Amino acid sequence: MKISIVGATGYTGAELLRILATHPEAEILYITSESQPGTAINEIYPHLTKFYTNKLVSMADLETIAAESQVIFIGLPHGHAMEVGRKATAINPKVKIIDLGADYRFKNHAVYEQWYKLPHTHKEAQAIYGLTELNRTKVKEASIIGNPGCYTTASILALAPLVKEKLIDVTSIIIDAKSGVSGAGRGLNLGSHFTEVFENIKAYNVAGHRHTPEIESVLGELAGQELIINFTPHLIPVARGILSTCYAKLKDGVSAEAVDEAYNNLYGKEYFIRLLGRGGYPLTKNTRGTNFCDLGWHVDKRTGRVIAISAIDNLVKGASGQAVQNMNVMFNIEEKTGLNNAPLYP
Ligand SMILES: NC(=O)C1=CN([C@@H]2O[C@H](COP(=O)(O)OP(=O)(O)OC[C@H]3O[C@@H](n4cnc5c(N)ncnc54)[C@H](OP(=O)(O)O)[C@@H]3O)[C@@H](O)[C@H]2O)C=CC1
Ligand SMILES: CC(=O)N[C@@H](CCC(=O)OP(=O)(O)O)C(=O)O
Repeated sequence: MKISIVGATGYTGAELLRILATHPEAEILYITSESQPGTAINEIYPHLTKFYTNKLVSMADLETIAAESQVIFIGLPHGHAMEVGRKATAINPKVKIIDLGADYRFKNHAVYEQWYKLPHTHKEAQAIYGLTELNRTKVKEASIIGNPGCYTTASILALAPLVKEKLIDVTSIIIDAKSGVSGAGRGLNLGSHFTEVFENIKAYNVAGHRHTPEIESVLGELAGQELIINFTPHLIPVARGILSTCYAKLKDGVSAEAVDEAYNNLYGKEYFIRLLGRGGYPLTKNTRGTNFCDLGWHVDKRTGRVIAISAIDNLVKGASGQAVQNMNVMFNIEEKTGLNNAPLYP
């Protein structure tokens, strides 16, 4: 598989390279950077030494990159990927695009434009939302994948069985999620300084985080009706990991056993979803460096609420791991290929 990565110097780009280093079908053709073209990737990321000596090229070489690649992963800030996708598919209509950012995640471009405050410039793209477990059949046929956000992957996976089986009042959903600092990317900013983050926990973008409409549109589609949610993200002092705690009111008469059944029905055969069952407590550490999503759920008879908890590694199942999972599905490669490592623990 001839693979290029546009935006390879970011955390998701580096994580793609780490995962693909042991993927038996992967051949890395081109990796790009606008700030450091000509530099070898292992100078920027010494942990990749012995795996790669590839030199970074600029996106100005897109003509060559698109013509020679079978798949291009894009790890750029939102707003930049749609231009790369538009140009690359014009150069080579056969090339598959997997964008790790938000540009291809929305069917309704007006929602993207409203939340991201940018005009969408590749509206004709037939992009597929790449939450693999929920969309595998469409991913298989896709040319362009909008890979889901990290918080959204964790939150949608936790809530999907309840919404799909119509067990909850979909107007009652509240999501409280926590992310490690790598979720903010490698760029420097005050909010992710060691002294600001260490021994600290903060909520941010309350009632306005851009993952809100992504979760709403995917869950709304599963529910067969429009819905709105409360989503509150928090920054916590770890490098990797997301824990998403999701609350919803159970409909009258829904038993705890019906909730168990909903999770088992949807995910019982899914390798990357590890069901810890009713009463289970997922830990971010148990998923570290892996493509697993650990899920546990609790039924609070006193309040009539169900509380679903999910844990993922934001850089793996929340980004680059799921992107490789989607690539495997698109190219008919066994889905676990390159992704079947055990977590690093403790
Ligand atoms: N970090 C995470 O956990 C997750 C991230 N994502 C999404 O994936 C994408 C990449 O994220 P991440 O790797 O964390 O980000 P980083 O900030 O770590 O890296 C960003 C990359 O984009 C390049 N870049 C930055 N600005 C520009 C620009 N103006 N023009 C062209 N290239 C630019 C940088 O390259 P250089 O400076 O070398 O030119 C770098 O390779 C984002 O859309 C992010 O939202 C999705 C899920 C999870
Ligand atoms: C900790 C942290 O800052 N996380 C990021 C989410 C990363 C992500 O998945 O963002 P995209 O939807 O842009 O791909 C944030 O809250 O903006």
